[in-house]
Amino acid sequence: MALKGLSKQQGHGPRGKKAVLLLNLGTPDAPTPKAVRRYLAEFLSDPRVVEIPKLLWQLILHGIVLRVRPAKSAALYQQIWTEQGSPLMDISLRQRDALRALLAEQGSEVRVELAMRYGQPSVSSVLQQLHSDGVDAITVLPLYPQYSAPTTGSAFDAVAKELMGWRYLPSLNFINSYHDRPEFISALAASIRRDFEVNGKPQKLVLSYHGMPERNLHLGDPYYCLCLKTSRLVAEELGLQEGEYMNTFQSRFGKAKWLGPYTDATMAQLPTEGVKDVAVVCPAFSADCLETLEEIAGQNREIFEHAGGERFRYIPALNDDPAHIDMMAKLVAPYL
Ligand SMILES: C=CC1=C(C)c2cc3[nH]c(cc4nc(cc5[nH]c(cc1n2)c(C)c5CCC(=O)O)C(CCC(=O)O)=C4C)c(C)c3C=C
Ligand SMILES: [Fe+2]
Ligand SMILES: [Fe+2]
Repeated sequence: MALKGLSKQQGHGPRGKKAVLLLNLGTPDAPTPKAVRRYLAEFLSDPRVVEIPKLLWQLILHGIVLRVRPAKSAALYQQIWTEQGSPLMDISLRQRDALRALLAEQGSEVRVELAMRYGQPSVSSVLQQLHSDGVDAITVLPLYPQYSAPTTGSAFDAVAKELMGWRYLPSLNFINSYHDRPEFISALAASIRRDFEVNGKPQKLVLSYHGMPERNLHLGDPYYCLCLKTSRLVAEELGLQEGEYMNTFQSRFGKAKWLGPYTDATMAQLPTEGVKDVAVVCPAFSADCLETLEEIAGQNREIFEHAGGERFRYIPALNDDPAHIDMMAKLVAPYL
């Protein structure tokens, strides 16, 4: 059997160049039902993302989900779309450019590329390009601070799936989590502190993480525990006492029980308990996206205010904050 995806160059063996591959989730090409459908079809067909028997899920996915959700999601994407396109893509490209510039400034000759797990630029196209350019040592940095199987695990699958057919394999490093790395915690704490300096300390800081079915936790996924650890370390660095902050989980999908407490239910509840001034930060997102800009800064703000909340502010993701880019450089430094 012929090996898959072999270009002529793949026979040439080592040529000593190194690369860093930043990986994120991906986003639709356009805020239209058609483009969102294409994106969701790829995303939601990933067995790491939806863990129910394949045949049953394919029936539900194609019979219901992909008929209804693309139009609804496209309307939400339209609310956050800018002249630069999807915020997740725009910010990811800026992160790549900033890391390139920083590593070059530090005297490193390493290549820095961006790939997306779903959609473009695909993991396989970027890996093939690196190979044909003579790169034979790759450090993969999935931009998910807390390891989870649906995100980090799936990013690894995409890399492994492409490399499976290669005759000559590059050296590989894979950074699986950075939820408790001091550089990550201090970048996050500094961005929260900046908000507190401008807007005052809120009654409560809500750390809202992307959710996951609770079942995954019981099956051994460490994500929930890693999220709580990030929060504890950030709270320690900010000197917050218990009661001054809390963890919630957002972006539920489907009818199963997900990790809780749910962010939206919490936003409806807090004002009834006398908490009328909150700041929300989303430490599972390395870049702002639909789930932060529309769901948190949009929907959850409305829920909070509707329930009697008076001050709501969303603290942006670390995006291309220099401390964030510096953290990335430190994470990959041992491998360059
Ligand atoms: C269906 C199950 C899902 C799991 C499990 C899940 C986990 C998970 N996701 C992120 C980060 C992001 N998710 C984003 C969007 C998004 N997520 C799901 C579903 C699951 N995510 C869907 C269906 C969507 C698409 C949007 C929609 O139709 O509602 C995004 C934003 C993408 C964008 O284009 O802006 C990010 C980022 C994490 C960290 C995570 C961890 C458990
Ligand atoms: Fe998600
Ligand atoms: Fe959402």
